[in-house]
Amino acid sequence: MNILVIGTGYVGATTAILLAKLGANVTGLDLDEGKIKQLQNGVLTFYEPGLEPLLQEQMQEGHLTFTTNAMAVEQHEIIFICVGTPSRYDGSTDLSAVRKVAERIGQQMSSPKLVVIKSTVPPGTQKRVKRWIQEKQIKPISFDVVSNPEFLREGNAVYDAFHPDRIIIGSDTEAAGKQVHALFDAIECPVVLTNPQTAEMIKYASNAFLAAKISYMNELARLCDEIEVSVTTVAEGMGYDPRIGRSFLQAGIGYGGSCFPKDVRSLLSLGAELNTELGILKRVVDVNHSQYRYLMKKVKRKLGLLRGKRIAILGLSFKPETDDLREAPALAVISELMEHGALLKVHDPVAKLPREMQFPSIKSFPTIEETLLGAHAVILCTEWKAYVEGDWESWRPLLTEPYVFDGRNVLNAGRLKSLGYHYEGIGAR
Ligand SMILES: NC(=O)C1=CN([C@@H]2O[C@H](COP(=O)(O)OP(=O)(O)OC[C@H]3O[C@@H](n4cnc5c(N)ncnc54)[C@H](O)[C@@H]3O)[C@@H](O)[C@H]2O)C=CC1
Ligand SMILES: O=C(O)[C@H]1O[C@H](OP(=O)(O)OP(=O)(O)OC[C@H]2O[C@@H](n3ccc(=O)[nH]c3=O)[C@H](O)[C@@H]2O)[C@H](O)[C@@H](O)[C@@H]1O
Repeated sequence: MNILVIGTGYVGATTAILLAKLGANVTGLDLDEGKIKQLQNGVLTFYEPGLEPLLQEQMQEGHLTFTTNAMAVEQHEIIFICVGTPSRYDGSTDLSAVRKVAERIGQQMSSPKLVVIKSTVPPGTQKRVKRWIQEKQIKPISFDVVSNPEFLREGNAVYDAFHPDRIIIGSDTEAAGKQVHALFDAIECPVVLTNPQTAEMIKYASNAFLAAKISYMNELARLCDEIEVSVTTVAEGMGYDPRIGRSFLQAGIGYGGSCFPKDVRSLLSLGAELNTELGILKRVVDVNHSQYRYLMKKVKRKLGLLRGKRIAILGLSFKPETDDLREAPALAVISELMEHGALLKVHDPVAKLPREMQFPSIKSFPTIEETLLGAHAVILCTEWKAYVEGDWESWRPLLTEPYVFDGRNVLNAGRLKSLGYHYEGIGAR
């Protein structure tokens, strides 16, 4: 089975490696030459624990190659679309990369194809992809377009790829649905076979629900602060109820990343387009936008004027175990602190400060100790293990002032207080 995976970012690279491991001959195609060169050398273009050895293994075994040659469409029966689907300025989804790929498939098609959309695309997109392919065909050749949304989490991509909670397949025809199902035969998990529009909706509904869970807890965390209750204990107590579940109840400075923010915006945009009020989701976004500001208020209340204050930022990435900075709350915190004239010292185990944030008033340090040295306050933005399990006792004398603001509610408040820190979380105590 020859499979072409178009787009070799987080999802494309992981999908290509998974399909190769499951026994297919896979080619990864991307228009980014630098990315492809790196992949051809067996090196991932992003940080993802455990993925690179699998990449190298599959390349060595001859199951996986990479190319920038768009003519590759011709030589593959199955084509996965894994290109980006970012937000447009109005929150709707920019499908231009998907469209380009679809049109290219149409132009190059000389034999029947099965096209699988893995990118997250708004309900109704499968129909449009079919049309875009058809419009560019030189002569009519039969093809199918199946929706097969991806649910992996960055930082857990290997586990999630091989042990998904479910596989969703949205197809117009039973045969094409079965063909996609067969590709994942070796994976044991529930499979939902449905129509494409439903499959597309399942993806958005899932991400938006998880985002809603987080915003719900974040809003409650503010109330918990007022009534001097620990939102972490509240979440623990709630989580024992299987109807609620334990996951995604962690309050903090809000969700970020390349998906929750854009996918919630996309769903809201679809609702607006169809005159359907999605009031809960609007509030989910509002809470998320104001959540880092809520932490900033605490910082200002304690430190007073921020001008000239040295503030240590622990963590840049939108969550641990990734170097992804897309919509990372840490960047919003940094921007606000800079506006107030603070001097920033930042650390992240893997993520690098983006070029547009490289100013003289903000410095990156290779070690946590150097970052903390002389700081008037510490703000933890990402719960990397190195911070959660850090040696806060030996770090205490490094600080000029002992203020710790825990944007992820992951530090042991009692212990920090006993070490002489002033600790504030978000509804945590
Ligand atoms: N990052 C994640 O954890 C998840 C992402 N998704 C969805 O998967 C899709 C891809 O996301 P990521 O992998 O994060 O994006 P990404 O930005 O890391 O990768 C997209 C890749 O597509 C390439 N590309 C763009 N246009 C192309 C074209 N015409 N031909 C060939 N290559 C092209 C880009 O150069 C880039 O390498 C998005 O729709 C996203 O919402 C779904 C689940 C998880
Ligand atoms: O569509 C996508 O791209 C993916 O989006 C999320 O995965 P990801 O963005 O990698 O990361 P999550 O672990 O879901 O975390 C997202 C954000 O929520 C925050 N979060 C998460 C959980 C929680 O309890 N509280 C909380 O603030 C995290 O810090 C992070 O900023 C989903 O979990 C995946 O299932 C989905 O495939």
